[in-house]
Amino acid sequence: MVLGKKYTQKTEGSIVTPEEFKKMLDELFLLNGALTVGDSIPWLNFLDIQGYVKRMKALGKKFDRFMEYVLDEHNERRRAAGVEGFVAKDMVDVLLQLADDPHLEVKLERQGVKAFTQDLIAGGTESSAVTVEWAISELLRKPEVVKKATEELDRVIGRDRWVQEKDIADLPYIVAICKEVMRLHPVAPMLVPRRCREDCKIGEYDIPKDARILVSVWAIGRDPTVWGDPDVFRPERFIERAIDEKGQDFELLPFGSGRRICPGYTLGLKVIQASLANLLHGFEWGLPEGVRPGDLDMEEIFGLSTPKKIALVAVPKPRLARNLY
Ligand code: HEM
Repeated sequence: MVLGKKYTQKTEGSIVTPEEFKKMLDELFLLNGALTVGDSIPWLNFLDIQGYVKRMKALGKKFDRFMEYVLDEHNERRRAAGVEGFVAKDMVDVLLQLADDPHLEVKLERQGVKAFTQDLIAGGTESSAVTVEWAISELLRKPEVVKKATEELDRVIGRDRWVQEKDIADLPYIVAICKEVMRLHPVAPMLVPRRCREDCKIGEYDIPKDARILVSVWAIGRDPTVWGDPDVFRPERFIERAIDEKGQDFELLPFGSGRRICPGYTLGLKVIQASLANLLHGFEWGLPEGVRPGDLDMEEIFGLSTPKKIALVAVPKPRLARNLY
């Protein structure tokens, strides 16, 4: 949607391979969420004791090389088609057209197009992938939840087709599983930092103007004063109580809230719900031989996002008619 085609190819001469690109995204998330000594003791900033600034600069160069290539290619297509004949095909096309508009109140220059594009790729890929990986990991430890989910899928969808986006409204248990995964494994555990605009008091705390605020939705999701049995994976809690995940109910804020809420939340939710529903509908999931559900590593890497520390290895077995694969 953003770039219009796949730029990460395994072939030689490709600007970046899928593996390299995944590594770049992992590094981006790790560095964005890293706690640096200089954040707490600003005069130590220049020393870059942990080496994060150096790593950021190196990563910035890699992303810039990629973005330059993408923008050049898009501009070339625009030039070849001519101003009249050109039809925008993807988000980069639209952004480049906007960057050429001299009447915009806030100018969007090449640098802005690159930043916007990088933001959308980073925000739109890792988030959904991490959530679905956590979902399958949790479900491998909860066969009774998988049984209920597949009963729902068999009843509503049947075994002769895949789940479509429009089916999600009829799959309340799948929706509840997604909420339960996002409660325990919010993609951005501390959301995006905010700055306090005026002195205020929250609970017993005095928050001074300009203080940097981190909202730990990770801690809220596991708070025993808010949730019964907070450490237990139990999607039924969302069937028993209607709780919204789109910024309205403050006990569940996987997409944040307010004017800086995730702008991609409708797309993100659809991707998670539809891919999880199809992964459960189309496959019976198991662990590699010799691995028991209790052995599954559930440790997180705590950064801007919280991926699994050790990637999940799971074994799928088809459940639907052969001709559907
Ligand atoms: C499961 C999917 C997703 C989750 C859980 C998620 C979560 C979040 C969260 C928690 C924030 C910070 C909000 C805040 O601090 O209040 C955020 C910001 C953002 N997200 Fe998402 N997101 C997802 C999917 C997407 C998608 C698909 C896109 C783009 C296509 C996207 C683009 C962004 C951008 C650009 C921001 C920064 C917005 C700003 O700072 O104003 N996200 N996301």
